[in-house]
Amino acid sequence: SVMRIDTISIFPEYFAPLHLSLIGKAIDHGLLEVSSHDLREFTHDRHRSVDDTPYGGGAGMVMKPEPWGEALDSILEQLPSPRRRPVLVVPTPSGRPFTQHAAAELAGAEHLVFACGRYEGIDHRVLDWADEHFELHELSLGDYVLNGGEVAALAMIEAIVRLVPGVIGNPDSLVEESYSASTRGMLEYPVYTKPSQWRGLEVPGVLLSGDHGAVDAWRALRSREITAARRPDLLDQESPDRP
Ligand SMILES: COc1cccc(Cn2ccc3ccc(-c4cc(N)[nH]n4)cc32)c1
Repeated sequence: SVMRIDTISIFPEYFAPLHLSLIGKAIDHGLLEVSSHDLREFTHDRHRSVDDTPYGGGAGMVMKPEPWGEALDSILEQLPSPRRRPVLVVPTPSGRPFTQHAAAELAGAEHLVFACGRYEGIDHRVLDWADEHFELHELSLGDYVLNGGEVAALAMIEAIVRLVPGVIGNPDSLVEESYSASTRGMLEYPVYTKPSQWRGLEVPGVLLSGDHGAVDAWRALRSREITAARRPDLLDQESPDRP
């Protein structure tokens, strides 16, 4: 089944890179449809204004609700009926953390819409209205502040789309990853390839031994060491994936 992704932003060109590499191939193979929409196309004044001063005062500007309402209406009108509610992802610093778990959850959606804000955010009534017409997810990429939602949306889209069957060339790499690292499991072990000697540096002997049991043990040990050193918080969680 084809996954459809719509992005809405005042900088739609941010999403041109999605047509490169893996995601580009998925689009070419008809597995994925990506459309980027310019929010200013839903303004009608001479200055095509999308922002105004915040009620209650404070620095910066807030994105006006009207253009967002018209942009989201336009997405809903273009849906084949009868339609399941599309998913609306709104990147925001105040969102629920976007994790591998969230990516897997969203990878099952048929239609994803990303509303990318700028300025100090979007008038909250847009989210209140959207909650009635979409399956709304306010998501944070991490504990740092970006200037807008576009970079967060790009990262989320890549994390989601690579989980869609058929998009990634080698499905095995996903299975391994889902059990050993980068999810709520552990951090990835170090990887090596030819040449076995490079600038006087060797590849760990066990990896050349052909002893798969020893290799698995070495990798599990390295993952645990690295996780303990860099992400002790991941070790505390009891998870069925980790014996
Ligand atoms: C809303 O509160 C804000 C406070 C200060 C600046 C901004 C800028 N900004 C506008 C829209 C927007 C969307 C997402 C993000 C974002 C997400 C993550 N994880 N970091 N930053 C930042 C955004 C917003």
